[in-house]
Amino acid sequence: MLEKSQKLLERARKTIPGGVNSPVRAFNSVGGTPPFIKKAEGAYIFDEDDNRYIDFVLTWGPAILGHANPKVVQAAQEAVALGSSFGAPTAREVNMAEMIVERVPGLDRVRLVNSGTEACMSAIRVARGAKGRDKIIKFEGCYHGHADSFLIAAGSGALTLGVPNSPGVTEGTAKDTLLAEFNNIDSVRELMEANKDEVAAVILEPICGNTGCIPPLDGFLTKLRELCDEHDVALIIDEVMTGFRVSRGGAAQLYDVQADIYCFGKVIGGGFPLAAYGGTEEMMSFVAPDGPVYQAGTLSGNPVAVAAGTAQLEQLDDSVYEALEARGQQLQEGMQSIIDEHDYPLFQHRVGSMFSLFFSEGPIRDHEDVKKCDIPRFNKFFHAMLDRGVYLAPSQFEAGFLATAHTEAIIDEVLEKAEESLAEVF
Ligand SMILES: Cc1ncc(COP(=O)(O)O)c(C=O)c1O
Ligand SMILES: N[C@H](C=O)CCC(=O)O
Repeated sequence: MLEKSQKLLERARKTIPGGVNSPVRAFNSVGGTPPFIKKAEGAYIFDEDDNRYIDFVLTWGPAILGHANPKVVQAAQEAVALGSSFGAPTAREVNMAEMIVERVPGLDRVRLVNSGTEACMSAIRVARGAKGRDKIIKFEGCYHGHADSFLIAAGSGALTLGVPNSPGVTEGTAKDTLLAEFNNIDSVRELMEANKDEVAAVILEPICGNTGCIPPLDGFLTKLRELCDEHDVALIIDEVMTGFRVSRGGAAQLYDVQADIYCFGKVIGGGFPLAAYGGTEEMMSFVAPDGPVYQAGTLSGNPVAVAAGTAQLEQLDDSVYEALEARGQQLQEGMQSIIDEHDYPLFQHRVGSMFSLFFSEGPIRDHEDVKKCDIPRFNKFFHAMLDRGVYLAPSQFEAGFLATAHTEAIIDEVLEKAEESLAEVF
């Protein structure tokens, strides 16, 4: 029953485009009414009609410990009582910068911003300023937020809604974004050779998460690093989704590759609007006020967001990643048994606590493979799970996330519901 959500949606549509403040929330692809959420706790979210859902969206990744983690809540409450923003430097920001730099390989300095979009937008500006070149290479299906340069063959909601190249992005901007194929190193080499001395940066999601979860093929990231060095191009690893999620030092640590510039978001904010970009001493020396590349923000390094994010990061020790891996394995192996037993044409990818179930026999190596999935059947499965109280990302082109709050018993329950739902849709 979604009576209150339905009424809210009707009201919302009158004053908010599509009734939502980010397109992926609208359920346009899967259809139906999005539950309007009134509270969340641990692995659960609760809607206005008091339905409870086991949540695998986790506010699109940030809630790695589950919702309303007590230490995160306490830190935010204590911080806000001291003032919600100062527009001046704080000790908390210094602590957070030190925590981030200590964890991520090859990261010397970091600048806090408010969203992943801002982080990625700033990262390419720094790379362009540092290299004195205009072009960037991005991968089809990767999403780096909604800055103009990235809305070219973009993933996430842009792909789900069928507008990967958004109107409103000028031709002048679009021509400087070159497109490569994820997991195809030759496609990058060809672009670099055809645009010699013109490419400032390659930006990618090290594990694609915005066209479903797709890991890099063996050696892909290492070869990309080598190619960037060969052509004096900055490698920007967008860890907004993967950072502090797939390992303590993110995907860079997991795959043993170093970026010139990193982008972070989601997990570092503990559910608050906080993100960051950072890189080597050399790259970050270009950032104002040390250098000429301008980037600023009234609320950057907001004390409440930083307090919450710090409280979350402080809890992310090795035991957390071990627990997440154990839950991930349980989910993946359980699903695979169901798939094998019924011979369903389904394919899974998982890296730690990021996962996707593709309605395809696979293999899935890039977003062209995902586009061939049986989307209508995915949509039915999504609703079958929602009806049973399991909240998955409302698109085949999005990854799922696990939190430490997903217990063994919860995963067992989800597997039972998945088996019933699959029987309903096949
Ligand atoms: C990999 C990646 N980069 C950048 C972004 C943009 O972040 P935000 O939505 O905080 O602007 C997202 C998510 O939206 C993302 O998943
Ligand atoms: N896939 C996006 C981020 O990772 C979803 C978040 C959004 O755009 O609202």
